[in-house]
Amino acid sequence: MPDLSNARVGVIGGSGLYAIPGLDQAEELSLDTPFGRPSDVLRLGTLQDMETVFLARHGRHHQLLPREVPYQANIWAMRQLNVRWLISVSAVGSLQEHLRPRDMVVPDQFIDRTQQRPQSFFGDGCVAHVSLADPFCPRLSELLAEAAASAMPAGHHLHRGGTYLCMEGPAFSTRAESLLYRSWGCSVIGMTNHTEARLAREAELAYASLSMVTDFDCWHNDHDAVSVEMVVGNLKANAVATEPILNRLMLSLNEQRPSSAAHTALADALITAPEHVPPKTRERLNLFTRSYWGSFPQD
Ligand SMILES: CSC[C@H]1O[C@H](OP(=O)(O)O)[C@H](O)[C@@H]1O
Ligand SMILES: Nc1ncnc2[nH]cnc12
Repeated sequence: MPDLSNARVGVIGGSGLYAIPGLDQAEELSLDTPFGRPSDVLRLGTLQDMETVFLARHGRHHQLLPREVPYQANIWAMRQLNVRWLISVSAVGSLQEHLRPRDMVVPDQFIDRTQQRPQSFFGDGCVAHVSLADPFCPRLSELLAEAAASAMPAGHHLHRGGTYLCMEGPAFSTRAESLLYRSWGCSVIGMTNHTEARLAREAELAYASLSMVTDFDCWHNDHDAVSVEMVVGNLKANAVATEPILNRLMLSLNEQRPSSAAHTALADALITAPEHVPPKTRERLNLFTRSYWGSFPQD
């Protein structure tokens, strides 16, 4: 198990969350990575004494489509900054009657319908197959749900568990698709979290999502089909609720620093023997593989 005593928490803010006002003494870091530049600068500061790194997923002015988000660079940068717990704050549509706009969901499963995303950090002569059976870290999700339940303002409701359908976008779903996803038992729909969670697992980061419901997508007879206006209106209310929840979460994370199966996800996932990995690939993956294979090039 890695040493978590100095590990940081990462927060990736999605639609509507472009900064955390209370991030004390935030320092801005402009990083380059072997996988390109992250979505924006990374803001490094403390929340409740917990070292926290914030990144706006779509850029602070929301300039990146879901498929244009540099997911690999974002996750690599987080890991480089010793982030080992990663929280996504995201806007989602509801696929179930009981999940209402302004409710919050901490999902525990995914169905992936994306087509144009990076699948992996691996390839180019290095093969790894991580487990995604439980794509969200159960312990981190539990702490996030506890924080949300105790710190969310009145008028919001929390739902633990549920399946996040990750679609390609950027257009919202057709009604037939929305009804299909409902028939599959999905809870919420968004365009980002699966890609991020899959890469976070390969980077050995524990991942959890605070999914904030902004609309009923387009399946509900009594509600208009989702529009950006609807999403943004509900997001503003939801974004205000985020900071007290994150503050509460940081208190428990700082106290518990929970280990996660995700922190050793590569232990039994790497197939290619290091001596058969091309040097360029080995160097690019060094951040993730060095605890198993030693540093490359050697220090
Ligand atoms: C602005 S509505 C669609 C957009 O919002 C969600 O983004 P994020 O997950 O980053 O909060 C959804 O996934 C879409 O990208
Ligand atoms: N209905 C919806 N579909 C996909 N992504 C969303 N983000 C917020 N609402 C959404």
